[in-house]
Amino acid sequence: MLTDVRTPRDLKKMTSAQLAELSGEIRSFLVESVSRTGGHLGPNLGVVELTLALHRVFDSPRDLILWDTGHQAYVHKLITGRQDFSRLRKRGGLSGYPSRAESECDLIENSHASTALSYADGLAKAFGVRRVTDRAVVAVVGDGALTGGMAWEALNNIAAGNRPVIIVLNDNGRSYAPTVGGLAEHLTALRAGHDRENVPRRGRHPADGGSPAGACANDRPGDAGEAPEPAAPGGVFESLGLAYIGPVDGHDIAATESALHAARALGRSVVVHCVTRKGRGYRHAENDSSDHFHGIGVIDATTGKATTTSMARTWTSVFAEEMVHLGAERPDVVALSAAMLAPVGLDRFADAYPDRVFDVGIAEQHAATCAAGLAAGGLHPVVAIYATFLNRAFDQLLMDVALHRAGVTFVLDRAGITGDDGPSHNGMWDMSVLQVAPGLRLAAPRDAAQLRAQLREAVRVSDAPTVVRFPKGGVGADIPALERIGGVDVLYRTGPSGGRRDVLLVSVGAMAATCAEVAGRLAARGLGVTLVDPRWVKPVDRALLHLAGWHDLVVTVEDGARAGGVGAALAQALCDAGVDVPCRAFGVPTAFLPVAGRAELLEEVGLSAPGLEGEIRRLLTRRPARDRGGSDRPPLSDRLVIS
Ligand SMILES: Cc1ncc(C[n+]2csc(CCOP(=O)(O)OP(=O)(O)O)c2C)c(N)n1
Ligand SMILES: CC(=O)[C@@H](O)[C@H](O)COP(=O)(O)O
Ligand SMILES: [Mg+2]
Repeated sequence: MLTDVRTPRDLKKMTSAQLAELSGEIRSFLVESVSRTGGHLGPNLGVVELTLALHRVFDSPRDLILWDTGHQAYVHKLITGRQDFSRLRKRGGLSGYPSRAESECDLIENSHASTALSYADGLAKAFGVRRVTDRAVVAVVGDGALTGGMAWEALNNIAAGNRPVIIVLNDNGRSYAPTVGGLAEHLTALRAGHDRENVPRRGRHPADGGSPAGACANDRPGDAGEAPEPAAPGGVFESLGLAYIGPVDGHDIAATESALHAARALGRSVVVHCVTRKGRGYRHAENDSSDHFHGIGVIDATTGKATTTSMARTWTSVFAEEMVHLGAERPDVVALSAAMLAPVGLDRFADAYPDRVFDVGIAEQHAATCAAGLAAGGLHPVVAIYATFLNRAFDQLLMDVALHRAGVTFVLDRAGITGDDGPSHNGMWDMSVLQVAPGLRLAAPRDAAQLRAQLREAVRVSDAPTVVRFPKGGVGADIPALERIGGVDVLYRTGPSGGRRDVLLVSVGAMAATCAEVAGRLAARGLGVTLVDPRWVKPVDRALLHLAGWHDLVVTVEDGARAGGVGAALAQALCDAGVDVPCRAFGVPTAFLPVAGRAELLEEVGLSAPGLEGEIRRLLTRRPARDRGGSDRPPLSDRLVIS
């Protein structure tokens, strides 16, 4: 049946029996395909019936169906003409998120959560201004995404707007883990309100085997606390002025369709509260206690087990381990996560110090300013988030942390190119945007030993924000230093000692392994190379300025935006110091990168060893003739002040 579905219109003539059969086929397809490619299996298994109901009631693309975060749009793709999932999240294959290039049924490509309601408010307003009255605006938002502040900014406006927005709340009680906070409790009460007779003792969300009438998603199993008072029907949503329909069993197509038809007929903004189960229909996902297979790698579909159990250390695991040690030594160190405790490696710290870890929900802005509060309260907070998600908390970092000289440490995992999660997931902007934060210190460790060391150095700073950033995935062998000059580690040098050398190769963070290979290649061609790792890339270390004066060319290599990045800051510092040496920064271009693997993209943007070697040799052939034997030390202004 699935292959016969070419467009959503093909759904409209199906009987309920056919729809049930189609749901089963889709689930089998998702399990078989996503277990081969990896991807967001759990979230998509949870929206099979909901998606079919949406596309039977509304006419996409005429009616707009928006997916918040977008990781749960696989079923939407299957029924809008995209059924080749063989290269999901790979170059040339389907993106793991909606993509306008793939279909006119897609709109939001940004995988950052909590944005769909703002898009919907804007679209509704636009239809109002243009007097468009025959196109529905529908936004699907998860309970997790609803913990994001932007969602409430949008709700505030939608409630006051005069054009209807249909908000489909996909409430599976989880982000990765059970969704936290007052909202999760409120949604439980709303679910409980659905069935007043047997409001359950504080049990678990249906996703975790609790009763369907609704139980507290984030209770520990067996917690026999007081049953939540059922909320007034509609709860906070009706209090805001929105209509409320539900809670509805989001796995019952007929019931969901009926709720959606009612919502459409209302002619005003409404929340349709659908209760679903992440991982529904695949027992390994449903029974998975950590995240219900939120995002998986390649697994054996029969056993649900990963097919490759790589024992290699990951950057995240090194951070996780060091945090536990720090927690023992520093009782003032606390940790914050934005609904990603395990993915960022704070789960072990949470197990060891449950009272010193705070999951704030998908709320990075709140995390940053809450951390400023924690610092003002005498603690040293470590905010662990993915680098790309720091973008939305930049003002809080700048004004609530840096302006107040608060000792907050931001640990940015997935920094640099991540690749398969698409353009909005690359952690490529942090080292550029953070350059303008006065007093902020930015570390980019090159290996596990430096991650441990620099994390410790960071949490020792109590009067300024510190940032430690590292990429996704495995971390290689430690790269020892020959010596340390100032704060700069010299990793490799060849060519005449005491005299000028051809190139100072400044490696930023995890690019050290690549740069070591480049240095070796250049040396093999008889070029004089000094390879250094500045460790703390902001502020610029004065030792770099001294070293630069002894080389014909300064090259910086960073897995981050080239524009305004570390290389740009170094070039500016050299210029300010009157050190006249040609500079070249290699980094990620100012572009949204296509979906592809990290290694593929690094090569494509010129950050692979062969590419770098070729470019550096080309630059050296263009250098002006110099007095190569002179021992003239470069003038170095002693007026140099580095912010
Ligand atoms: C701003 C932001 N922070 C964190 C994430 C990482 N993330 C992706 S999906 C997800 C959980 C989303 O939960 P929910 O909205 O309930 O959707 P579900 O997966 O349950 O369908 C998170 C935290 C993100 N995409 N955007
Ligand atoms: C949708 C989202 O933001 C996350 O689930 C992301 O896909 C996780 O990426 P990692 O696989 O790098 O943890
Ligand atoms: Mg959820």
